[in-house]
This record gives sequence, structure tokens and C-alpha cells, in this order.
Amino acid sequence: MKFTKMHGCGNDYVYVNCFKEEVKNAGAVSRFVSDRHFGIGSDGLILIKSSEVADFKMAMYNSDGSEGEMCGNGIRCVAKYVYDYGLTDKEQISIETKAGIKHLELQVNGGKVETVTVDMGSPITTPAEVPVISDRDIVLAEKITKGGMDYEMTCVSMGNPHAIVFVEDTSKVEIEKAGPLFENDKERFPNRTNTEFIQVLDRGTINMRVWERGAGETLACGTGACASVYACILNEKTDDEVLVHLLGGDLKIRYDREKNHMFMTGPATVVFDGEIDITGIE
Ligand SMILES: N[C@H](CCC[C@H](N)C(=O)O)C(=O)O
Repeated sequence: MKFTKMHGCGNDYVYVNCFKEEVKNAGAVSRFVSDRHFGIGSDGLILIKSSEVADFKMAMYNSDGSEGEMCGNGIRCVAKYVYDYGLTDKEQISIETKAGIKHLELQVNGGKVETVTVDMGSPITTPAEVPVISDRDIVLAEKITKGGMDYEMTCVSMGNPHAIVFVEDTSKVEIEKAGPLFENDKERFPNRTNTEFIQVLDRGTINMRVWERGAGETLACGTGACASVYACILNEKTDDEVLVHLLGGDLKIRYDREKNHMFMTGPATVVFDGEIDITGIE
């Protein structure tokens, strides 16, 4: 199977052009290629496919083989792939995902995509004044205790679930301990959850670390950055445009009140092209 290794702010995936390759058992292939010792090494697998309703279709799988509804860093890299590898010459494209059709603007320099702006759609919430616990889409600043630590949590969905917790200092979070406690709290999150730990630096800047559903700590999470900025806005901690500092780089997030849409701008990088034998796995 031919692939291209790419990353967005260090959130790295194995990308497969399914116009040319066939991947039958994507979950198992994701587990295999993601292994950083026996495979290629990545946070998961992303398939680039044709779509009946958009220019392209993206299917994303976490390193544990579970399928995510959407991937912010991944969709920027899909946009870079389809432009740089000649599948399109359009600088505005649409990509079908399990979280709906997303619209992207490519910033091209010297014939290659450098950064991408994604309309990430509306943060999925229930009426904020009625923090409905049942569907967990959004609960404002709920006090929650995990592993003996008290947290202030807001839940926002970007098509995939996010639990955002506000902390004094992200560098002090024992994420290997705290992350799984949120991820696997099936009573609150029947489909598990991504968890973002947020330190507000000022009204336009936050630090973020993330424990991703199905992947563990990653260096960045695009949907998580959007969900986190929206949680900051709801809790009146930031303005509508926020620079998010992640372990792997920075993302610019903007909330458009008129449209009630989150916009994300960030880089996309090709690392290398390769080929791997998936006989017996696919
Ligand atoms: N782990 C996520 C999918 C990847 C999201 C993240 N890598 C991003 O950039 O948005 C989930 O299961 O919902």
C-alpha cells in the first residue's frame, strides 16, 4: 500500500489515496501502521476518497482503530495532499466527513499549500442555560472530580466529543493519569471523549494539551482547539479570536458569531512518501 506521511502541528497521520489504493479493514490497518515500533508510526490513518456530495471525502481512524467523525489537523493535510499531488487545482475545496461537509481555503505559495483555513462548522451545543447532562454536548463549567483532582469542565462537540477542563498550568497536568479517566467515563461519554486541558494566558491566547479519544496524548488536535476556544468564550475567558499554543505548534481559531461557525487556520506538512505491505491485515 502506497502512503504519504503528513502532520498538522505534529499530529501525524498516514494518508492513503484511495483513488489508487484499496484499504478493506481500515481499523486494523490503522492499528498496524500507527505502531511506532512495528509499523510506520502515527496517530492514525486517513483515507482520501471520492465523494458524491463534495470534492473529496475524508475517513479518519485513530491509532486504536476507532473511527473519528472529524479531524481538524487531518483535513488540512488532506487539502494539501489533493492540491500538491495534482488531484485538484482549486484553492477552495469541500470535503465530506462524518461530521458533515467542510469548506476549506488553501493558502498556496510556490505551487504548494502552506496553510489552510477550515470552516469547522457550528460547535454543537444544547441551550447553554440548560446544561443538559444526558447528551453531554455541552455543560458549562461543571465541577468534576477525577483521580482525586477537582476540575472545571465544559463539554462541546465539533461533531466529535470534547471535554474541556481549565487548569492553572498545563505543564503540570499528569495527562497519562487524568486523560484516560475522562476518555473512558462511559456514563458521561457513551462514545468516550477527547479531553483538552486549557490554561488561559490572556483574552487572545491559551495553552492546550490534549488526551485524544483512541490515540492518547497527541501534539495537537484541531477539533479540540475549536471546542476549547468555544468553551473559553462561553465561560467568558477569552475574546472570539484566539491563538492556541499546542505542544506541536500554533493554531489560529476564530469564532464567527454571525454564522455561529468556528474557523481554524494552520499548517500542513508532508514528511515522506512510502510503501508498506499490508497483506493479511487489509
Ligand atoms: N481522536 C479524535 C479524532 C482526531 C481528532 C484530532 N486529531 C483533530 O485534529 O481534530 C476522535 O476520536 O474524535
